[in-house]
Amino acid sequence: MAPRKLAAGNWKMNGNLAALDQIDELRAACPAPACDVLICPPAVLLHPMAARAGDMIAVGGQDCHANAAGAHTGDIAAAQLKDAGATYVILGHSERRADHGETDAQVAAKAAAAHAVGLIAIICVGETEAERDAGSTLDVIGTQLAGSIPAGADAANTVIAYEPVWAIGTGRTPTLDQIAEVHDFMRDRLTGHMAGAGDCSLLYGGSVKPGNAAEIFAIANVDGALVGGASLKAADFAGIVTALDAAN
Ligand SMILES: O=C[C@H](O)COP(=O)(O)O
Repeated sequence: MAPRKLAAGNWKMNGNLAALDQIDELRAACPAPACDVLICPPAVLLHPMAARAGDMIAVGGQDCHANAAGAHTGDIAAAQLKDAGATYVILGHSERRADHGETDAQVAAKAAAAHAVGLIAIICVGETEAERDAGSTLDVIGTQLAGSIPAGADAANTVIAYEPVWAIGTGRTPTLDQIAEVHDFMRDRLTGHMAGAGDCSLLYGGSVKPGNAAEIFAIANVDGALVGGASLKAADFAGIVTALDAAN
């Protein structure tokens, strides 16, 4: 087994029922992608999107609760995501870490809950600009990986996304060497944290566009992307899917 190539779109808190037309456009633009294609819409759109997406496009949640069920107003259980048609869930996105104070331990507990119902957890890590400027990027990533990956994680049930916080939605990206350094480090660090670490998909996220996707996908140990803004337009996301299909 080799790492699966994955183009993952995160719609964040964007979109409505009318926006599901983008799914039809994406299917038309990429009728037979070789890579896996995933869209993670707001939770209210999961079920209708799954019904529209067919077999070519997987759908996923953007968060789940660590508990299986119960009195947690406003939260969503992993089993409910699965029931709505999800096969993946994004966990520990920096926006959730910042907006909701999520810790590495909470991310690990959520990932364990996702695994328990058969969802693939996309666990996000990434440094702030201040941390990069301080030269502590790899320390931060190492700490987040060690704390956010639960026991039982393996290459089949877990994807890791490296998203520098300062590159998200800013149009700024790290240099190709900086991305390579972090991805090589993550591949190395995963050994010991999960079974089959060499086969775990490692995504880069942060201002990925059709224009820079090919050079990012050419980097060793970059197995795909977690895409925010460019996933909202089918034509842009299709360009990224096409670039991933063309990558070695
Ligand atoms: O989850 C996606 C990332 O936060 C990247 O967002 P962006 O592509 O808009 O920079």
